[in-house]
Amino acid sequence: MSRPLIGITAYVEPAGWAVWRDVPATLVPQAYVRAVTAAGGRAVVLPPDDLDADVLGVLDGLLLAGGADLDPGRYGQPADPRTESRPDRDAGELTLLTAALATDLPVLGVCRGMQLLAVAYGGTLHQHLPDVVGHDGHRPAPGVYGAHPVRFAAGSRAGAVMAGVDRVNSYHHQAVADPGGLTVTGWADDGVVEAVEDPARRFVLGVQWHPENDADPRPVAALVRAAAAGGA
Ligand SMILES: NCCCC(=O)O
Repeated sequence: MSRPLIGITAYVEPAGWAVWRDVPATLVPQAYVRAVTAAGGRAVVLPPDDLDADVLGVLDGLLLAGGADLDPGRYGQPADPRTESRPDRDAGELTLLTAALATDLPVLGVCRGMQLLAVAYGGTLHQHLPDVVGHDGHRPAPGVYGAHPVRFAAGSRAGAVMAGVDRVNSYHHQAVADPGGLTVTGWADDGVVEAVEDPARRFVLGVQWHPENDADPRPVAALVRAAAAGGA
């Protein structure tokens, strides 16, 4: 196969370049693109306002990128005032993900992407994690990453992908509460869900940390391998 095409979900944000300021732009952090490219894939940016099942026909894999909170209405809860949702992404991404699961396309969810996976599988989220764990170590301050120990279930996909790794970065204030139909296969030392997967599918993996920011972004490389091999 030639380089597998990996669709990366994007968001619209005001951007600045040259003399221009606050111009709405479709944005994917370059770290995702770099991680896909370094693993031998070809990155395809997926604008949030133009997502439907048709685009999946040209893709070999789907990377659900991080970002803002999901609308809690998506998992049947009223919004906590500290929830920072951006519903403009939710509808299209859920449509795309549902179609990807129906065709067994390899999927990796990162941070928000993992939370989206859990909600798509019927799960729920903790809307403000410090209320649950009693500390803010998973997002110490705006723009400041934390890090913490992690462990993975023996025999799991996450465990195989992350073999030998016992610490991950962290930047989130929400987390998976109920994984729905997914299996939890990774935990932080305080019990926060760090990885979920669907063992019944070719490759469905969600990670709460940001592998795209690591020197060795193994989950992204695993997605590209699965996409290249038709899911192996
Ligand atoms: N909820 C969106 C992903 C990041 C966070 O939990 O803060």
